[in-house]
Amino acid sequence: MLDVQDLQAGYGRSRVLFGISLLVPQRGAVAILGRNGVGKTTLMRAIMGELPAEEGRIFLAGQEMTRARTEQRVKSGIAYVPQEGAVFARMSVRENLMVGAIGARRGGQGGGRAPSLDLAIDAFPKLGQRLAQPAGTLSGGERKMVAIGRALLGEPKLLLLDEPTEGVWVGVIEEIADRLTELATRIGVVIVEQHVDLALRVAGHAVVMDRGRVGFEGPSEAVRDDPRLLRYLAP
Ligand SMILES: Nc1ncnc2c1ncn2[C@@H]1O[C@H](COP(=O)(O)OP(=O)(O)OP(=O)(O)O)[C@@H](O)[C@H]1O
Repeated sequence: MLDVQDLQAGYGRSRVLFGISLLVPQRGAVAILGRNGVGKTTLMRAIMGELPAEEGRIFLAGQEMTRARTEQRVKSGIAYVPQEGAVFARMSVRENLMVGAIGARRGGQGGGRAPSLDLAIDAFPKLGQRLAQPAGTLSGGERKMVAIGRALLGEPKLLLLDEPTEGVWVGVIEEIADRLTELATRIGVVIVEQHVDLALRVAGHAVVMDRGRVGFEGPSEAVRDDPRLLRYLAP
């Protein structure tokens, strides 16, 4: 689904990614691990086209996207839920989800028809009971559900999630993890996570980043048992 080849990117003259290669299948999740500041968010932003690729190439479903604008990447089926998982605090949950619906219609995944909010509510039934509630009054976990649910309205083929469980109460983390595991049976998922155990449980494959490079990677079970994991995650 996604094929990132030797990607280099950064901010102005400061290079952050020094040649990242990453393969994400049509179905299945890949975890991106690594300590703070190694470039995980930068990688997500470069895949989305929010930052230009200085070197390397990005393919989505066989189509080259290296120089494509962000909207074009979204149209091709990528959705991105950034770390902040931003919701519009004064707008209701329904209105927040509708923003995704409008974006999806523009993006064209649904062939011009308005997508149903059910796509979000089926994934997170709790949202169905909160549709009229201002998003600013939701818990951290519910906000993440809104942000992920909104992305699902575009019927993405590939979902990029930056720390989907950050600031989420432990009881809700399991619920989000279960949804992501289920989603990954249908689409490609990239999950940046600080909760290593959870990420390795949701994802079949893991990439451990180290200062803008791939430190090591492999099937999640192998990565979990590899002594290098601790070294690459230690502060
Ligand atoms: N907008 C920006 N302008 C300049 N430098 C930036 C910018 N955003 C991030 N950086 C720098 O790029 C490097 C990688 O940051 P990035 O956020 O990608 O790391 P990360 O692995 O996602 O970290 P975290 O786990 O803390 O979110 C850091 O040194 C950071 O200071």
